[in-house]
Amino acid sequence: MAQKGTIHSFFTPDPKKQRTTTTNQDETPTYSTHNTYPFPIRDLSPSITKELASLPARPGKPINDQPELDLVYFEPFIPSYLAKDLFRFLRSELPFYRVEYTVKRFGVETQIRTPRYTTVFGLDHTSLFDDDDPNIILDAKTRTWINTAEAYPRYSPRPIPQCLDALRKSTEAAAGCRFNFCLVNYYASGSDSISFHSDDERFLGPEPAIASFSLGAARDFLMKHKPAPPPPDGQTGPVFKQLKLPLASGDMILMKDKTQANWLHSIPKRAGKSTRYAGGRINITFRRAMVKGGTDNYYNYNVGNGPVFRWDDTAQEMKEWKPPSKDNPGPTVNTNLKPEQKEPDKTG
Ligand SMILES: O=C(O)CCC(=O)C(=O)O
Ligand SMILES: [Fe+2]
Repeated sequence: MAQKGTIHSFFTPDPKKQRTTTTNQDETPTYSTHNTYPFPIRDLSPSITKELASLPARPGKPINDQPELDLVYFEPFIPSYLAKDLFRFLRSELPFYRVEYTVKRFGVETQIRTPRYTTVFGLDHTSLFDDDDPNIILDAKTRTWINTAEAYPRYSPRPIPQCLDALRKSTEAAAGCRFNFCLVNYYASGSDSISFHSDDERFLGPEPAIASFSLGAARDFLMKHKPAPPPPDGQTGPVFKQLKLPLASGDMILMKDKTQANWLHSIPKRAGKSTRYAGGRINITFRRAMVKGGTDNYYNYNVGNGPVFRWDDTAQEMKEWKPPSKDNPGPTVNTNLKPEQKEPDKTG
């Protein structure tokens, strides 16, 4: 999937740094490409890829001192010099979306604008991308070609690009579980947030494991138990304490076993003047969707049908990204704009 490109190396050397992730300036960057990507997505350099494979930086600590709570907290998983570079790399290189959707509340259709940028890559357990041509999708059991337009009529699945797949592999080894989806949130400031929810959709199967990374600005991660049914007469029910984990760049929380079924989590807004929470934050979650409905759900709520946004380093903010045109030729790298279904070679 990697392809040679023409722009310069992303990382520039900083002589003050003791440890640096800078690679040889002569190293030609490579790109992950796919019919569904709005633009090629740059790969991590071989040296950073190798560093990711050697993580976690510290062993995880269990947090399981409350009923049905099962967390492993890696503080950090990615050391800070590497987390800083990875944050800047992913913010620049990934396509993002600001998804809008409608929900029915008290019988009234309400328009929701997701209060953060999102993006997603992956494919559920029933299907696979063909190793030789990831634009082709195979049935996971029979390894035969499936018609993507029929199997996934609303959104064409996108393979996890190399820059996130390297972290997925390292996370799988540390967590001892498999992931087929990678969701990324970008919180542009303390005004972006995610409200209390649990990732307990049926398409994840029972007791799903979810690995959740923080890069960039610090934010509080709150957890509270779901409302418990009232205890039988005369008995006292368990008392649950709310948790507040001040997540720093490079930290990872693995949520597992009964956690999603019983606990809610959120990243509340931090819109005050405090500089503690200032600046952008990236969250990456790795998950495992078991059925096709999971693929459709993830693309619907994290990609949608709106415009693509890309980080603008001059403006220091996300800007709507437009495909290159005659008037605006765009970058020199080859873009792959039209999502189209390719039929495999019948003889092959
Ligand atoms: O940003 C975070 O740390 C949490 C994100 C999250 O809960 C989600 O995407 O489901
Ligand atoms: Fe979540």
